[in-house]
Amino acid sequence: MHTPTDEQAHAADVFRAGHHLVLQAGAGTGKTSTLGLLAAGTHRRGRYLAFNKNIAQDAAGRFPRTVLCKTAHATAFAAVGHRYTRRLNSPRQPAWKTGQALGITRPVRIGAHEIGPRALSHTVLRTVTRYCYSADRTLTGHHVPRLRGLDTPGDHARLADEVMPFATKAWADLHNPDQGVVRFEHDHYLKMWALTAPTIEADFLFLDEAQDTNPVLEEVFAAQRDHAQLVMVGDSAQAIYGWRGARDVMTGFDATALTLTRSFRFGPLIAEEANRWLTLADAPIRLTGSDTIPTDIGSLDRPDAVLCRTNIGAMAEVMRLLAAGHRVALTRGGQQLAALALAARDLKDGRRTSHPELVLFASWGELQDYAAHDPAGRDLQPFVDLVDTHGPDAILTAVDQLTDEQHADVTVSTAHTAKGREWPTVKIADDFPPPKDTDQHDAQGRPIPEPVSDTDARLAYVAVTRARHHLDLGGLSWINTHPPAASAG
Ligand SMILES: Nc1ncnc2c1ncn2[C@@H]1O[C@H](COP(=O)(O)OP(=O)(O)OP(=O)(O)O)[C@@H](O)[C@H]1O
Repeated sequence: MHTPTDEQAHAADVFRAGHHLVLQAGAGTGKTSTLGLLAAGTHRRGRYLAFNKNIAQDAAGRFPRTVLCKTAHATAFAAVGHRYTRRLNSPRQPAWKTGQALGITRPVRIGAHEIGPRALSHTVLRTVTRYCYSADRTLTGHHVPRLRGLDTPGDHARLADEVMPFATKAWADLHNPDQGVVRFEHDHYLKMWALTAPTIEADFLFLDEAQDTNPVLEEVFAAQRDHAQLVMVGDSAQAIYGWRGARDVMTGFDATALTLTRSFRFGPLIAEEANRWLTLADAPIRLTGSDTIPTDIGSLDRPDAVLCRTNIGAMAEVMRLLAAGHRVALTRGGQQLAALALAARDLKDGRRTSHPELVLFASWGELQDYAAHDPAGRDLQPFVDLVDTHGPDAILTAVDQLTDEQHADVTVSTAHTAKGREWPTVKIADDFPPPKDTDQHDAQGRPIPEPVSDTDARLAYVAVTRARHHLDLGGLSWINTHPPAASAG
């Protein structure tokens, strides 16, 4: 173990004193090392709830034996999920088949739209999933997701009326351990476990990546506070799943708040870049870099990774890099995009698509119109542009040409998927737009832009802190001339 920083040593002291803790740990500040330090200072029994299985395994090798390292799902599996083993590995089947088995056989008409059995079936399954992520005790209409094209409250309420009987039936179906028609998934037993108000037997609990904890797990964790010392560790400024809007789990948690701000990932120049976004995100921490790590900011011709805001931006970047003759990897592969491209092909050929996002559109023209003119569809514009520029087939071909990360010259990733990752050199892609101009002007007559939103600032913070040695600000360079940043600097 390295000599702990003052902040790390302080965290260990406060932990020893028995307080519940919320530890705001910036990118690269040694979260796991610090939790290890906390655990090493006591003989009490602990539990580490990890974000995923790999992190749990890695942590198990780094913590003393007194700490049991598991994911929340593994904990729920041991308590409840194991009863459903027979159903867990059942084959995948299209949602419409599941819908049919639940009794969804006829289309329904809502406003100007006809919702077919496929769309209805998807919506029923997504309703159950959204309930499973929530801390709610009962499944109700507000778990029904919004459907693109059904954007008025009245239409949505009508949809909820149609969906709820089937969603209730689906949730009941999932409770049969032997057989059923709905595919049983891991989030289903996690919810069932949470509904039993479980006690996690331990003297202290560590919750990692706490900022992105969904409400169902948050509730279980917080409910242990009377018998266990609770430690949340994470980085509010990296909260990018938005389970509960702007306030993340950590900010609202009742505990002694401590920080880890010395980053061992990069030098001071990247820490400065990170701090610009932390300021804009109104985050509770600012980072200090390590002087011993050489770091540079400036343009890069051959970055190890290119980070994009959206999946569509990532695909545009992949196509540009492939055309330039590079071997390209896309984190999480290209399946999602291939599915969208197939949907685009169907629509262009005059067929409806079963893609859950686009089921309500009868033609490509209708989708183009929605993306161009409907405020709810604006986020689809880059996808429409991508298809209109390259055609669905070129996108499908590009997906086929992707290689894995080990064999690639460059890895393209969304900033979301890059969470927890780091590369020596990173370039930010062009799809991080600056805030729009307001109709006000400064003394020189230049338009004053809107402030940077919290969400955009957090995502930019995640993106710039993936670099260890060299960062090319690329599509985020507008920050250099954005007025509040200029005056803060
Ligand atoms: N006090 C310290 N002095 C020097 N290096 C440290 C110290 N604490 C942690 N580190 C180093 O920082 C790096 C990151 O630490 P660690 O693996 O604990 O972080 P993590 O859990 O991956 O999360 P994150 O990097 O996001 O903080 C490691 O290389 C670790 O050795």
